[in-house]
Amino acid sequence: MPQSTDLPAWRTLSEHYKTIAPRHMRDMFADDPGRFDAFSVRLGDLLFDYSKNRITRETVATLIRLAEEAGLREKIDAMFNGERINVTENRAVLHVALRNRSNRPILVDGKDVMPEVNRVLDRMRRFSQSVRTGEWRGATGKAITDVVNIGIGGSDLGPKMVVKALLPYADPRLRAHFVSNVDESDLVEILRPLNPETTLFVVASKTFTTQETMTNGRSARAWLLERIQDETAIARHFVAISTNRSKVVEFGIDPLNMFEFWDWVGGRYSLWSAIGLPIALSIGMDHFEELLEGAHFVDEHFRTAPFARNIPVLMGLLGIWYINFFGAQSHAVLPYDQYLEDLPTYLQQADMESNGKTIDIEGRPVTYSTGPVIFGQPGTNGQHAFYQLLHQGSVLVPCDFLAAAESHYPLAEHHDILISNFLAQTEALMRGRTTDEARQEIAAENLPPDRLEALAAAKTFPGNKPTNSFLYRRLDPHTLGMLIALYEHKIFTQGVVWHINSFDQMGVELGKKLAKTILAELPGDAPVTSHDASTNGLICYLKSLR
Ligand SMILES: O=P(O)(O)OC[C@H]1O[C@](O)(CO)[C@@H](O)[C@@H]1O
Repeated sequence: MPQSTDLPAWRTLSEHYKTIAPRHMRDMFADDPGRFDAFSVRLGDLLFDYSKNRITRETVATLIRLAEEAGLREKIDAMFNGERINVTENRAVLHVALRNRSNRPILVDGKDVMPEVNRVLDRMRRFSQSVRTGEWRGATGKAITDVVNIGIGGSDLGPKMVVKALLPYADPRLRAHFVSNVDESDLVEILRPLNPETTLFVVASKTFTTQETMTNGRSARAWLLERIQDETAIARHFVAISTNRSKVVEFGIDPLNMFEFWDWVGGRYSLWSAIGLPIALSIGMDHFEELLEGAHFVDEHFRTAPFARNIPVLMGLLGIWYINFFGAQSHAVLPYDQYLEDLPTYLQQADMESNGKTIDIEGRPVTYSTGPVIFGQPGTNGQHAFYQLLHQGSVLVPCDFLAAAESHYPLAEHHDILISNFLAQTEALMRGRTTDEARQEIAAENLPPDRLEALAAAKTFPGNKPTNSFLYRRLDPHTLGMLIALYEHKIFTQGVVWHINSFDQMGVELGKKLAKTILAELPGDAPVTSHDASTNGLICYLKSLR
């Protein structure tokens, strides 16, 4: 397979870029009254408007050719058909099976995975119902009031983001908490107000070997046993979610209290599996299944819609346009929806752990940029923090804006103010403000000419900054499932065009390994000399402080 840069469409895009780079989106809108209709897609209630991008119809057509030449159609089919597309780990990639509400058989090595998927969903339903109704009792006979999920990365970020996003659907009698950091402050602060008799721990780890999760899990168990001095209490207060049964047993959790998933579920794609148990506990299994349905709806769209109307494909290709032709290195996710506060953090792992790679699928170093730095926070907060750089900084940051038409809790003018800011920001980023317009705005101030010119220059906004807008009716479980799946498939699309394996994460291993060596060196006063001078110096100084 040639490198992506050798594909004919890539070369065409390099030439095409030269004709687009000097053009301003203001003019593109002025020249083409059909721009919004041409560059927006409706999917259910969701509108994806990508007209505020530095593109023409020719750009989109050529980007689609690039996807075709990169074999995206075949790769989508390979994923949905259970082929082992995670080549370094020799695994299928089937988070789509977890939300396959059609129940169409999906085979891995000739075996349909759907019966197993449905069996675990049934177990999640029964368990979450029994906890939510109070039928499940703690060791001293009391109903559960607090669920503490102990996990990290994909075993934390997805459920945490979704639980927060769907708080309006949560049972207020059952509070969900998330402990991830091995820094004891995380666990200590969360446990401080909790009553062990009414607390349920969910230890979530695909591998059940992750240092942070195992350490937190052991400390949580000690906390419980210090207060309820009865080993049998573990069975009423600890459940495990994992692919690794023997490690769960070794940890001391009854396999009857284990919810399993499979090696074909990547950690950062696992919230749809038993890893979503805290979600089901919080919002109930019916709502959890609506989340799955939303994702399945997008899966079908991704699998079947022509690329020109395929939202995740377009999202991915637009990202490639900016990263590989305009030199963008970051991408902002800006939800004008407080419930999506954790979405940017969730997408940091989903995107950066998937596409932060420089070796292609055939083991060759890539000669082009790949995954961007993902960041963001809810509007309007971000406006008062980092938007200055988005508008007038020296780097190009493509942005996604997301908002619901309706609030869960309408309150005076709040929602309209929020939405007006969403719309104003995308308009301002696109239009900018010319120096002439800036001059006119300050003309009344009667400044001396040199001051006026300097101020007008400072108040000039170049504009021409690309944004995608996502508008939906309200953030319900179905819509949230759709949004997450759109981003998952965007990441997939980009990985295919970049010809990298989006489904391993070798880059996290070296640090883990070195930390083990250093951990053994930390006790005692003996000077450490086995590392570079900086690492030795830091270890020795740390020892001197203790
Ligand atoms: O679920 P586990 O096995 O504890 O892994 C947690 C996280 O650690 C990672 O492997 C990275 O260190 C992620 O990919 C994963 O989501």
